[in-house]
Amino acid sequence: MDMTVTLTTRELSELTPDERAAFFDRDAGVADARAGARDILDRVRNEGDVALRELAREHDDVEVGTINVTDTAERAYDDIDEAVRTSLETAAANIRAFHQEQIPDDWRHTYDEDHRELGRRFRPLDRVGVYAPGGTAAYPSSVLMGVIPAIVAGVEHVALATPPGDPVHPVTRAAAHIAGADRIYAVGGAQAVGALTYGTESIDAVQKIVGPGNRWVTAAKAEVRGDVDIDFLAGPSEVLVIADETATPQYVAADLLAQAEHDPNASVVAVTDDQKTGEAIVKAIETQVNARERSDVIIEALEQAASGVIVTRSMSEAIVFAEEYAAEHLSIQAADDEAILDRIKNAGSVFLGSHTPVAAGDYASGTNHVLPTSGGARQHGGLSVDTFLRSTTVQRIDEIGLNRLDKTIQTLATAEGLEAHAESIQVRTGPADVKAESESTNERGGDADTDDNEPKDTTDHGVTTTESSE
Ligand SMILES: NC(=O)c1ccc[n+]([C@@H]2O[C@H](COP(=O)([O-])OP(=O)(O)OC[C@H]3O[C@@H](n4cnc5c(N)ncnc54)[C@H](O)[C@@H]3O)[C@@H](O)[C@H]2O)c1
Ligand SMILES: N[C@H](CO)Cc1c[nH]c[nH+]1
Ligand SMILES: [Zn+2]
Repeated sequence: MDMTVTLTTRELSELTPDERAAFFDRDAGVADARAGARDILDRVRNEGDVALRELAREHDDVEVGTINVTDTAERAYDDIDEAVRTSLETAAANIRAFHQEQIPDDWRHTYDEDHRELGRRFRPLDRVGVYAPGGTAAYPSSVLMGVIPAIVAGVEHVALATPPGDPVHPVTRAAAHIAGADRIYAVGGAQAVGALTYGTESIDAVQKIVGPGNRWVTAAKAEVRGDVDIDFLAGPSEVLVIADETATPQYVAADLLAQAEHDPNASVVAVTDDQKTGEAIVKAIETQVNARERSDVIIEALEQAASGVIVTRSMSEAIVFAEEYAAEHLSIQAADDEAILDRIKNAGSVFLGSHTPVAAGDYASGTNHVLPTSGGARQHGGLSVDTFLRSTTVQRIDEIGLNRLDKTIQTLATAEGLEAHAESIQVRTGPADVKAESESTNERGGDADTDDNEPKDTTDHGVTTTESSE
């Protein structure tokens, strides 16, 4: 039976403050899932595998046998449909190529005529956990998006957790084999986040958990933040399309319905400066929605307070709305797309033009689809190679370089009342009456001359121009 969707365009200028807040402060039901997620995390922490099996029974309706299903991945790869295998491999190659360009080089630069050398080096984390969803749909694409950047970064142990299914979906296991995960655990939801954080008999704890999920997975990631590192909150999907009168309403509608089918808590918005385009988008949604297999989920998502077709008085107003919304996916289907992009800072991933559907990035163009939701794009980008690296600074200073910084360091250490810091310099540079001098400098409010039998700080207190070695 066809379901109806009650949708009309809404004028931005006529939204009440509460209606505006529903768009900008959206949380997709995550706050309400926090207490339930906390209970699940406690059970996993206290009871390990026993809790994982009980929770699979309660929330996935599955009797889990072996939790670690790693040794079934290669067989799944061999057995899946050939076209699916080829498509996974094409997508994996594109994702790998895009992420390989993100590997940063270690660097050293010299300063102070080569007397001070500073640098930065990048090393991968040792053990990470990737969550790939698998509740109401299978997500082998999320396996590729989470595992491949970790492998490209050089992470040695990459564990994958995904709902048990009955068994774990074979395409998901095949994707794990292609991407290079070295462990696959049949555990989903908040319990997967708990197991990767605290460890159980079957699951080793990791240093960092990444990946998307529904509101329980997202709530659990928010809860464990103090105990393990996470990427960011990548909850129920979102898209915001900026459309002008040149947009094709059927394309805009199709992009909204695609993201809406992920989750009843998904948020999908079109914002346009053209009333007629807005009305045509609403009509296209109504026409398309009942033809979609997951129309029930789509309709619930369309009815979220953070979803809708919004008409603005100008393109500037539409851009300001999009900035404040900070969507996971921002699609710009307008004549001046690059000019609009220039005015956007807050978006997880941007799709320019009518022939760049969000689904291209979801699967196969090569960019990452694990992206911040609920306004997280105001602070974060999406998953990348950087997510799996730690950076360390390195320095070497020679005797002349230290003498040049001597006065600056000792003066600042003295100003902070940290005498041992000053002494750790002076023990190397020899007594220079720096304290007495700096005190008299402070009193006079000017620079004191230094006793220059060694090259002291003659160069603006050690702040000199860079001589890059690159
Ligand atoms: N932001 C992103 O980057 C991104 C990317 C891909 C997918 N997603 C999102 O991932 C989600 C996938 O959702 P899904 O549900 O299909 O899979 P999922 O794996 O995220 O969630 C399934 C798990 O939820 C748990 N669960 C279900 N009902 C529960 C309840 N009442 N209480 C406690 N736990 C419960 C179960 O343990 C189950 O294993 C969607 O919201 C989709 O939009 C987001
Ligand atoms: N749109 C999702 C990110 O919000 C990613 C995805 C996976 N499969 C299909 N789509
Ligand atoms: Zn999608």
